[in-house]
Amino acid sequence: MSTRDDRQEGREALSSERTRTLPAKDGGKVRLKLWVLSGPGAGKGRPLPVGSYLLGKSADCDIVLEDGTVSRHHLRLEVEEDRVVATDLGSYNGSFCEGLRFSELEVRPGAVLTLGETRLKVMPEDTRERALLLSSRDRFGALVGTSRRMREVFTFLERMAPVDSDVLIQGETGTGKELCAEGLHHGSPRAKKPFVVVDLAGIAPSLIESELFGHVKGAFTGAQADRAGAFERAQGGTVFLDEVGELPLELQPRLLRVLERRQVKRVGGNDYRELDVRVVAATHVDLEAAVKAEKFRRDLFHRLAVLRVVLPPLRERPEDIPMLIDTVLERLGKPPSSLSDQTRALLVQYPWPGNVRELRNVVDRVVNLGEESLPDIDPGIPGRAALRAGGLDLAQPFKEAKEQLVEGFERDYLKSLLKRCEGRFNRAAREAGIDRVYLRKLMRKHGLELSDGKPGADEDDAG
Ligand SMILES: Nc1ncnc2c1ncn2[C@@H]1O[C@H](COP(=O)(O)OP(=O)(O)OP(=O)(O)O)[C@@H](O)[C@H]1O
Repeated sequence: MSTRDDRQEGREALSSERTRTLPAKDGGKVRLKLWVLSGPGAGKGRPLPVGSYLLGKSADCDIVLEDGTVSRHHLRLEVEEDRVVATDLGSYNGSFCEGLRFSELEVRPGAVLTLGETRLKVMPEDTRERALLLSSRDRFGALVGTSRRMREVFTFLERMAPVDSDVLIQGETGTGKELCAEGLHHGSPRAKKPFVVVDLAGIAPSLIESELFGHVKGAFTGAQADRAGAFERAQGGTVFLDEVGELPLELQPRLLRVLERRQVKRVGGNDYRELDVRVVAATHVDLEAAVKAEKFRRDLFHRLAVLRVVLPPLRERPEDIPMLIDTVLERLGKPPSSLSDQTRALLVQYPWPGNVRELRNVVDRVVNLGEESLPDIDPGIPGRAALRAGGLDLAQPFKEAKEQLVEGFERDYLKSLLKRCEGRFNRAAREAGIDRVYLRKLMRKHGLELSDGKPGADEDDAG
């Protein structure tokens, strides 16, 4: 997109892809900006002061859209103090707003206009939208979300994917960090090469080194053959280091070396092998705090966090819940009607400490076991189980009745969880979407132990 009058100013604004905060004009009128959301020139923006603008492919337009599907003189935008009017100039492919073709239209701020393959958005400059172009999409890879918070994240991710820099993804457990890493890989030129996941919380600390860097035969007891580590296996592709905060301090310099020199030496080996990998790391802990507490090296943190994205917890974006429920149902092969409106309403109100993973598990459970199995998910909002109260002594005081119900649910849930995860503690915590400390506490409360008698034994997950 280029302009006739202010081409120079426009070039500066467009190349930086940033906008300055401009003071509101006299009289408090809102300044507008035009953004290109998709099509050639996507991501570019330019100020839209009061005036008349001719948009089209022709070089004599005020705003030139270099899009073969746009007519030479496609649309006129009349920007007045208090309104914007768009008029289609008899274009070949037509002008559309929110899916409807128009010949003349008053454009409300935030509306998306589609001209050929180009989608344009008129927005006030002095909202947060000016600082960050919100993605018009409600998904990135397998991540979905309609909330403003997630669309901001999608904007970052869309820009990060094709860039080869390493990325750090932060977010509570179950917020979709792994899906995010997968999306970055699939959106990158490395998409056809391997995507190798290393879950550092799920591997016994003594095995992490060999898992990451590989080993040579005889390097340690049990090393019966040479083995490539995750970095070598991902050659040409992406390595996803999940829970990178769990990397033991003594191994951190080795990871730093890999990141800086793109070379790896197998445990017990002598030669360095050249690597061509992108590293995406994730953590649910506050790594800055870990740096302050000297549990995580500052230099490694800065090296990992070349690009950083934070996934917001689900409780801060409840508007995403309906779409997430539908996505989970679709992935389970169930129709949207599998959940009643009443159940959906309950699910939208719950704060979801285990985030999307917990939501997925509850939907899965309700769909397979019936709505009666809906746990009492909020003290203020009795679930179906509480309403049904099967087997409960309803003559008890409310508090006791509720405790009895919750305890029964916890016990059943833990038993089924541990069975499903074959007693693997870390996996169980991840599947349940709860913190390991909390899981350990719950297991103790219910006298449940892993097969080796030690709730929390990490070795079980090493394989
Ligand atoms: N925005 C989303 N859209 C669709 N599914 C999602 C989204 N976020 C998470 N999920 C689903 O929730 C589950 C957990 O996601 P994921 O494993 O990516 O989370 P995580 O942040 O990596 O968790 P952890 O920190 O425990 O490893 C998965 O089943 C995933 O498909």
